[in-house]
Amino acid sequence: MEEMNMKNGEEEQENWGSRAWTHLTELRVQSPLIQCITNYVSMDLMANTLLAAGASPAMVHTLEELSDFTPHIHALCVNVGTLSPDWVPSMKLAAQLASQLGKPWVLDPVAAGATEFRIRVCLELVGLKPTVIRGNASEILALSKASVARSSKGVDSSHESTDAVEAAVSLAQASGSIVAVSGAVDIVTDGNRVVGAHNGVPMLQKITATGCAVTALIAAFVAVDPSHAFEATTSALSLFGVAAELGMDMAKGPASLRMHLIDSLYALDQATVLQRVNITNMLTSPSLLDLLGTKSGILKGI
Ligand SMILES: Nc1ncnc2c1ncn2[C@@H]1O[C@H](COP(=O)(O)OP(=O)(O)O)[C@@H](O)[C@H]1O
Ligand SMILES: Cc1ncsc1CCOP(=O)(O)O
Ligand SMILES: [Mg+2]
Repeated sequence: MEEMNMKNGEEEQENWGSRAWTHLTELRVQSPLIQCITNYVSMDLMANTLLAAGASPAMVHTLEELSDFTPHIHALCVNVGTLSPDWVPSMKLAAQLASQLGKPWVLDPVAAGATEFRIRVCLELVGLKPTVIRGNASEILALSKASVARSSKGVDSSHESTDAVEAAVSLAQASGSIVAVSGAVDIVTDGNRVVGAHNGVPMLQKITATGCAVTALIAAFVAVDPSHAFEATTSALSLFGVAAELGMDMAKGPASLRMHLIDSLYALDQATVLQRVNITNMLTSPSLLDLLGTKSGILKGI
């Protein structure tokens, strides 16, 4: 029995690895156009991450340009990191246009629980049905409770991703979005399935905007496989982590990791991807899913 479980585990790893490689290959071939409405801190790293992976980034956020520009994109990334009221109409219109045009869009609810204004705007954006929501554990907990957090550390998390599994499942069930919680283990759920991507290095937390960058990468992966957003999200998180692991072998600290991360993402090859992707099922028990399901009324208002 134990042997059979091990064999199933190995096969599962192989499947995730080859799926991630297929996603990356498609991304390099298709080079999808990714519109990013994002914070000032993240613009450079986000654009360079997308370019290194093979996508084509465009930081276009002015309301006046959206009706011309958004119809041509392959996916949209909305990030509230340096939020101000004058950006909100653009975020909402771009999300609405993307949805109407059948294009995936991804929300990064940066520091969602830090202020009343942020949580309100984030919940309104969740109401516009993002394909994927990716946040750190504190952000996903705040969104799922729909309230500001007493122990907010701003853009950084004060929780482990594993503390937010139930919140993520709840949020996914209430919103209809795929929900990803980043951390030492990146958790991805569609409200029924829960998987964990175990790649990455702790020093990613010492580089600003790595969370923002991986959210944009998710948008690019979902752009090339929109009918499998759960799998594409998991591939993106895992491969960003693999690139960080490779980069860490050459880095002396956060600044050189940033550089080697981008180089490693650009150079990823099939053998490395198949060998390094580490994704496992987090929840396989139907009764546990049922239990989580009964608590999913928290976000009914969305
Ligand atoms: N302890 C850790 N070990 C490995 N990778 C991590 C760790 N913490 C965060 N990461 C990775 O860093 C990236 C950014 O995640 P995170 O720091 O949670 O987001 P944010 O910057 O939005 O708070 C993700 O790719 C995540 O997998
Ligand atoms: C420091 C900072 N302040 C506002 S947005 C931002 C960047 C946050 O990036 P990340 O969420 O990826 O750490
Ligand atoms: Mg973040």
